[in-house]
Amino acid sequence: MHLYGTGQINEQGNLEIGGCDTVDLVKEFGTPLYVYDTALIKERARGFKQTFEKMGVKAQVAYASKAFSSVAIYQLMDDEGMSLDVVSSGELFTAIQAGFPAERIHLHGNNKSKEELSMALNYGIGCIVVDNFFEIELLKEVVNEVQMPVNILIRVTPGIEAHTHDYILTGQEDSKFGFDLNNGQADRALQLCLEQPLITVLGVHCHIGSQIFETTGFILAADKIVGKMADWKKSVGFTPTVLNLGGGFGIRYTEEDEPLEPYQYVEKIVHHVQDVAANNELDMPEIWIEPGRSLVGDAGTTLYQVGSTKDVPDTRTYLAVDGGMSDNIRPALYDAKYEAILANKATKENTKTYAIAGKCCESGDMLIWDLPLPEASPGDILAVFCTGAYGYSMASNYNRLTKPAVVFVENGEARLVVRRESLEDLVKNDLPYVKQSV
Ligand SMILES: Cc1ncc(COP(=O)(O)O)c(C=O)c1O
Ligand SMILES: N[C@@H](CCCC[NH3+])C(=O)O
Repeated sequence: MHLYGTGQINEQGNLEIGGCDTVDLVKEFGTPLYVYDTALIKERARGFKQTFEKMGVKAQVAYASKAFSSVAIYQLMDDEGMSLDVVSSGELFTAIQAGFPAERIHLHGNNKSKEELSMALNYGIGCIVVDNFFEIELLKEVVNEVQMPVNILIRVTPGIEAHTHDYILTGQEDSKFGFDLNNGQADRALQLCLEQPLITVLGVHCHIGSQIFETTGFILAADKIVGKMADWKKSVGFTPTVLNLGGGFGIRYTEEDEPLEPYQYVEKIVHHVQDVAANNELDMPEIWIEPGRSLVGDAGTTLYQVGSTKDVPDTRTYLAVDGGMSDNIRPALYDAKYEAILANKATKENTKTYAIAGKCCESGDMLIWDLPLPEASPGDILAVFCTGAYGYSMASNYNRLTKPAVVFVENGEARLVVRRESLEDLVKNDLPYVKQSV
């Protein structure tokens, strides 16, 4: 059994996270329940941030909040001195409601609306990551209408796509994001932005993929972008001062995953950029990164209650829980793998293998196909580990299931940070059918 962060098995044989017995958490908050180990989130945030500080490199570590967006997580990240990556007016609004300083927020998106751009400007956002030519036109209109300056990064596709362990040089053809670095698009984008007096180009952004366990891809991307920066210095006399290498730092979901520690990713990337910048006679740029999953992923555990079982003789035993693809779409969407235990029988020997099913009306609503567990009974608590990233944020109301509650646990205290949706919440935006008169 692999436990994460403050996770441990207590004297009652129950799983404890942040000093809170998960059996008690279920009694207090119900199931399904997302439980976040905030000490682990802070450790990760500090791992990234302090490494830059120790290395004396100017940096911003922006939490990619698509991984888990809520008022409380934004406040925690603010407290840790993080910056924030948002991709929609919804994430931006949540951040502002949370009191997150607008100057440390970066707005992403491949199809930002004019309203989203105006909203960002009006809030005084720190930076907009410009993605395409249509957006440059919209942004020009908006800055001229409101007569406000804006800082931007130009998002490029450096032609490197990271597929978990291997790196494939793809050229640009297959990405909906950013300007191609190799076919003149990025140069044209830079030119258009430099012509605008209210637009300040801070630098260049790229994001090569997610759940990456090595630094090779980041290093290849940095090489290409720093090379381009050197070209721009010569050709247009402009040197960007920010290099944003995106997110994608991997975490351990199962024993097959072997991620690096935050400091290892940062040290390797920084040393390499220092070398290539020096080789290209450029000043060291500020390094920005955008970790999402690696800040919150393994800090999150979902607690479910076990319900029905079904035996398919000589094949498998299905064990159903009171959630499923509505609170964790990743197994159905990506065939993602998870580990889990019975939180109230954590010291019992595993004698069975169960297929963990959700309660949605889909045969594909399976959370884990082959899970070794002790003999399970209705009312047992299943704890699925590593659900902190892209769990709650991708949750849906499929089959009109209500979205679970979220609690933060630390030092024996549990704090509710997102209320469980109620049945009333489900119908609050519905309007009645009114028969049309003929
Ligand atoms: C632009 C950008 N930045 C950061 C991230 C965060 O990625 P991860 O959660 O893998 O760290 C993503 C998502 O993949 C992204 O698209
Ligand atoms: N949602 C994905 C990753 C996409 C990251 C956003 N660009 C996941 O659950 O792994």
